Amino acid sequence: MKGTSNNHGNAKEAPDTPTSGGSSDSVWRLRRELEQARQEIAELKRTLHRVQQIARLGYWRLSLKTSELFWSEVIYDIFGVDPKTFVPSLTAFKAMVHPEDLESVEAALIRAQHKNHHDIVHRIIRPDGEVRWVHELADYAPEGDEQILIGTVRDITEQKKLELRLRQLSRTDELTGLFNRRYFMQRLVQELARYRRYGRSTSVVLFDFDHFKRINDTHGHPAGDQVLVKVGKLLQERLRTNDIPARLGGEEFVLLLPETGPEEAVEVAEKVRRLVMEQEYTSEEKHCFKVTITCGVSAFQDVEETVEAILHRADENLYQGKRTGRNRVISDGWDS
Ligand SMILES: Nc1nc2c(ncn2[C@@H]2O[C@H](COP(=O)(O)OP(=O)(O)OP(=O)(O)O)[C@@H](O)[C@H]2O)c(=O)[nH]1
Repeated sequence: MKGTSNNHGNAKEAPDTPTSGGSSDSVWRLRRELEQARQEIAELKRTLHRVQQIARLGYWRLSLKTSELFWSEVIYDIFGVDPKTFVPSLTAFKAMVHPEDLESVEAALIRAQHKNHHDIVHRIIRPDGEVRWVHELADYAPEGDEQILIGTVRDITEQKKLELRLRQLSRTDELTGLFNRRYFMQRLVQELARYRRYGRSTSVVLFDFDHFKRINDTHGHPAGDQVLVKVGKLLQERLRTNDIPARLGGEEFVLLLPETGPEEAVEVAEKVRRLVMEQEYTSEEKHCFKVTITCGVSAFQDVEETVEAILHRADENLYQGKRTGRNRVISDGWDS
């Protein structure tokens, strides 16, 4: 037989060099296949890693029995930790979950054992202090007596920021930055439901500028706009944080005051009326001028209350304030 010499054990021979002969051939073929398989795996790993980087998506494997946690490279990147020094574990992961989201993350992990599925959006705080949003999706996969969760984590921070921005825009009045009519109406409905259930006092202060047409005519429309902007700022700065100031449209504003009875609401309206009156406004020609407002106050009265009725009463009171001289606060029985 030609070429029967067997080079097995020859250290100088390249691993891919074919040798002749039955068993040598198959060994060589096996080696070649093994090498090809290694290359394919390496290629797949590179592709998987690249795809995960592009999608900002990592994968993980958690043993619920031992709390052992495996992270793919991208997760270290998302969490802002160094794979050389950071050791992933359930405890280390939980320490990075935003404290406000920890309870729901823990509940979701417990639920996953019953539902076989884990799906949660939450925030993490990276060691550099940056808050990021992640979406975790996992399946519960029992392996013998091991309880395993295999899942993915996707960085959705940019999407979440956009979502929050859109939500903010959809509820904000463009000129003043206050809440808009739509958001105010939504909150009024919610507060009414809360009032019906828990009987918590809630009031509404509706106000409108006095002779605003004259302000526009005298000082120009931009100066009128500046008044609205300045008053919007005053409301944002000087009201309590859970009060809800909104611009209903034009020069009509409203305050939704949770946990506030009618007498206290009149005090709030008085405070706003004084603040607006004491403020100086400047036209484009640098002329200083003052403005006043008239307020109509109403409060939730009974379980039969409706949003239309409370707004109607506030509007009636405001109208009465205009009729009786402006620059005043009128409420259902507590006038000033
Ligand atoms: N600059 C400015 N003016 C506005 C805006 N929205 C409404 N106005 C003006 O506000 C004025 C409101 O006029 P009226 O409804 O007659 O009320 P008023 O002049 O304030 O008089 P009273 O409410 O009776 O005291 C109109 O001239 C509107 O053009 C706005 O966004 N910017």
